[in-house]
Amino acid sequence: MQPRDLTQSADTSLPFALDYATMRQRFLSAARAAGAALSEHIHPLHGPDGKTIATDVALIGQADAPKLMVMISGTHGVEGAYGSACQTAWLGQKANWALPEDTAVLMIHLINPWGTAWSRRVNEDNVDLNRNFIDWTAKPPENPAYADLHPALVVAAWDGPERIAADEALAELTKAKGQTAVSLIIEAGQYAYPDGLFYGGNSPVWSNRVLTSVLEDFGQKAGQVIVFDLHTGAGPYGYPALLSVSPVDHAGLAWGTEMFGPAMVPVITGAAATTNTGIAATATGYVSAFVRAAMGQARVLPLVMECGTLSSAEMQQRVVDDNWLHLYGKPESERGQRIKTDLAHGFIPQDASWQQICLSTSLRHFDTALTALKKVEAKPGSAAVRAAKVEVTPKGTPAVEVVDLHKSFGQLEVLKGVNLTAYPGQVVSMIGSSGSGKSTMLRCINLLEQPNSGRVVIDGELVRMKPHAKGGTTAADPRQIEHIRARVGMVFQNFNLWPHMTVLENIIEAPIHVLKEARADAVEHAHALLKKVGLSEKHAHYPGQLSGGQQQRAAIARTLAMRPKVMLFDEPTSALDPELVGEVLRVIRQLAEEGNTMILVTHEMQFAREVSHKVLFLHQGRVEEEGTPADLFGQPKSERLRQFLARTF
Ligand SMILES: Nc1ncnc2c1ncn2[C@@H]1O[C@H](COP(=O)(O)OP(=O)(O)OP(=O)(O)O)[C@@H](O)[C@H]1O
Repeated sequence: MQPRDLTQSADTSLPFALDYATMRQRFLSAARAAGAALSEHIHPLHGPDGKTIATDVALIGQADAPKLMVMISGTHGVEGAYGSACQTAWLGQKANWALPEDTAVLMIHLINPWGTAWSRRVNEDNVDLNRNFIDWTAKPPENPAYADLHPALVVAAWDGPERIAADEALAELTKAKGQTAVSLIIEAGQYAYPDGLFYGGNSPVWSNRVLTSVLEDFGQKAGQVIVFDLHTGAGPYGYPALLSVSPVDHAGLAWGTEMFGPAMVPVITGAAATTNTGIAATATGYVSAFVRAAMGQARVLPLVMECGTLSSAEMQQRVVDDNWLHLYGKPESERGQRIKTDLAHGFIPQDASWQQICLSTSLRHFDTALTALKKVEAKPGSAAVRAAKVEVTPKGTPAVEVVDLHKSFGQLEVLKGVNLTAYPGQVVSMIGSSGSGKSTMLRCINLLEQPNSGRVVIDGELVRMKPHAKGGTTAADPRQIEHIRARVGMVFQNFNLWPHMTVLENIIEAPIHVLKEARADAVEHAHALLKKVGLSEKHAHYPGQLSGGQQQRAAIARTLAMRPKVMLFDEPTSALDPELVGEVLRVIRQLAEEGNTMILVTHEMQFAREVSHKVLFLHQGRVEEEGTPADLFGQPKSERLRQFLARTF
């Protein structure tokens, strides 16, 4: 298929409408005909015609269905015509209206309605929504290479000497680095130039907040989720690609491969990652990463449909011109109109065969996904327990059970009868002032400290204790301690890596010597874990050659190498410089999403609130208050907890 003249005016006989009002009207009537439950999120600003704009949400099926397929359109505003047409066409197929009781489809129509209505790739704040879903509790990522490009990309003059100089500077940089490298730098996103390209913003934008609230409303009950984010403008013309974008390997990816085979291309993003798919593997803040985090209770397969149009250099030019128009030009002028049309037709070619192939390929992928989703057997326990995250009472054998634990150091009674239960897949956080006994509690679970009395049960196995000659207790059977320690992984504040061993050697040491794994297997597993924590390239480094954040991620990989039943984290970020905290929290969040059982001692309150199923507030060696994050942080009962939260938040 050859690109047609994309600058001709919109053709109304084509399947994709280009104006916001038509897209919305078609979508709403298809959704009503399909019997969908509709809700709308009105945007605070108007469209160019002065009319209301909104993100519409349509649900077919039950809101609490254990299986959910989600389709999101218009992340990059101007591309919304494609996703909207796909959603409308899917709703128009009567065969889709009757879903099995355990399956639902959620359509999020034009998540960036301002960008769609005003034909801009960005939102009302010049923010690229697909760079805005970063962890805003951490410092935004830096993209220093963008600083060199910015003055050549954002120029007040359309022509004349200033523009010529900027164009020459850009040509020089492109010659020196190559077009691909320049595109990658730009598309990686940046958080420092609000008037620049691929700007990720400085906080969650309106569309981010809407998507968050929609997934809070509809995405918390499902255990099996497939999400399509529908894009155009990257990759080869007329070859709609199916990608799964993620910063880490995860269970959803294997599920996607099972479903689509080689038709689905996984893209693992990271600082130095590359891909030949046309999308930026170095970017952060993708919707795909967010949907997994937002529905951490579920196995989530995030999918991106990417319908290529023009070359990346041509698309870049059209985006640069549109940015100029927005900042310095007159949209109603002839030049302004041409820039707008070029941008719109760059993202939505006015070419019937391009539109048809994008639509039919997408509908086919929706069918494949829905068929696979319907087939999934909800395994008793897995989805149910994990989907429960907070509200359902977990069942089965607890991974950890601590009953009436007492511990003294000399005269100092540090734990005064503490209880804790963590079920498989649960994240339990312990918060409290310094000295309240949190670390001691963890150390007793891992048997690094011998409790004076009480019971510790790991995965149903009672740790046998006997009275110590000097008082207190000691382990009755040292072999049992070794066996239990192998099942309870601990991540320490100060990483505790062996300084004389490389990262890889640190990771394989215990699996080889304690678990008796074959070296080749241990090495293979170690590489997979290093990939998971984003340290593939550091395997041969010594700890002293790594930053604190990297050392802690290596320490997490080392703990995971033992395939622990439960992981204990003892203030894993408190020895880190603030800018390194985020990278470690992201890894821990990922582990939480993957259903690892974890007990976490942390001073990162916002993080504890987000990832935990249960939170314990310790005060002077007792559990003063215990409950869901919503209860503990939202409605603290005890005055001490209220004061503690007031001091720490
Ligand atoms: N090995 C030890 N010998 C003597 N006292 C100890 C020992 N370990 C801990 N303590 C004391 O026990 C009390 C509780 O310490 P712990 O480290 O469990 O508290 P924490 O809640 O984790 O505090 P932080 O948040 O500061 O780490 C403190 O008063 C501490 O000094």
